Amino acid sequence: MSSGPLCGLITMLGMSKMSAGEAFVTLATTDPYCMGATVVAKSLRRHGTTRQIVVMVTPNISEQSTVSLEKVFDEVITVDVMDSEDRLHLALLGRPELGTTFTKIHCWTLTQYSKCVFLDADTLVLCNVDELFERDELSAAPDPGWPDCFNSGVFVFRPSLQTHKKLVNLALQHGSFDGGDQGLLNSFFSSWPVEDIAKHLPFVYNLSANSVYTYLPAFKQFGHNAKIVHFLGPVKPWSSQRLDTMEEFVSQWWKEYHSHAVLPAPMTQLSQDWDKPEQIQENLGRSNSLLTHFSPPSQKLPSRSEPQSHADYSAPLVEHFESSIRTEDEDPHVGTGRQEDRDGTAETCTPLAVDPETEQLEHRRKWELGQADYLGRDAYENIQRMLDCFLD
Ligand SMILES: O=c1ccn([C@@H]2O[C@H](COP(=O)(O)OP(=O)(O)O[C@H]3O[C@H](CO)[C@@H](O)[C@H](O)[C@H]3O)[C@@H](O)[C@H]2O)c(=O)[nH]1
Ligand SMILES: [Mn+2]
Repeated sequence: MSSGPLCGLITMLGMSKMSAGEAFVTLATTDPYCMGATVVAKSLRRHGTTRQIVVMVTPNISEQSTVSLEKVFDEVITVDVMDSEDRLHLALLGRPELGTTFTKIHCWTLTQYSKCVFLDADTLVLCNVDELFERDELSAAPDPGWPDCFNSGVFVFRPSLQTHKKLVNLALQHGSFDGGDQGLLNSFFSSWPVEDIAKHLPFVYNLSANSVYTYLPAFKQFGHNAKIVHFLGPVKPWSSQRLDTMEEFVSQWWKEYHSHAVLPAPMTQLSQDWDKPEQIQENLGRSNSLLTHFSPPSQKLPSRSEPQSHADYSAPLVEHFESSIRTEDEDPHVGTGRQEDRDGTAETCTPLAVDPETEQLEHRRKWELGQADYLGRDAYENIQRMLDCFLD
């Protein structure tokens, strides 16, 4: 993204009023995870981050993925694969594929930055979260499974070769109690649960699907404040199996995946659509409204934006999505599907990337099955409004 003299100059100009030494960092060691990383970058840009956006990749990823990443990231940095090869603990965790997440700890080698926020490639940013840089190492949100451990999908850290070396040594000597980076990092930053409450990020910075299952009333109460969604667990938005929770977020993920990247702040001068602060602000303001459309987890109906086969990720599958999803991408304002009423006050949300007819049929079927969307479309206020219109 920052290649070429013009981009370099623009980036430098922009940096005078930004924090040059801070970056969001993610990781992708396979092509499917590159899809996730792309969404991390695009969603950060959409919400106007002033920080650099960096991805660490391993040498095995395809040329095509590298080219795609270069379009949306400021830096694509190749690192070596680091694998815990801890089959026993990973089997206990039920996630044999997570050994390579040890590669994540290479983020401490990015010493060109003074402070960073790591985001897993399976996260989706819903609003500007630059305030995370006000926190210190190691700040993270509790893990929903064991809240005395932090979840390593979102964390604030300070790059340091010394810390990196200590982490590698700990990994070599003791491994990780869960076979992945999260166990290792929790052993290293072991005072996290008791030491400093400022290092406990609010849960809305790392909202995971299984929390919706386990504590739906809390989600109803606080979910509209969500800032970062984490598709934690073996099923990802880009994989073929269905995610039964957070259907709207999965749609949002696909929408972001297919959208055109929003240019970084200083480069918006080059863009017709994104050059006015109020337009950016308008888009920022739209993000959280999506949550009002969350549907409870009992729904099992097929979603257009997900594959129905049980085959794993494959190129043809992606092609299928690309052709099946309506491309409203040309318009940067469609990101959240919000509609405006007659006096210009935005008041309702519509799910993303779903054509109205299909959506209406699905809605009707769900309603008839007793699966009303009480938090969104079928909320009391909306029904009241419809009745009022009808009676008028
Ligand atoms: O084959 C892989 C697997 C993982 N990753 C990266 O590592 C991250 C973690 O893997 P993920 O599948 O997202 O793990 P989670 O389902 O989120 O599981 C939990 O457990 C992992 C292992 O400890 C931690 O890394 C996670 O942060 C934690 O949320 C991903 O987001 C990617 O950035 C890859 O690049 N390639
Ligand atoms: Mn994750």
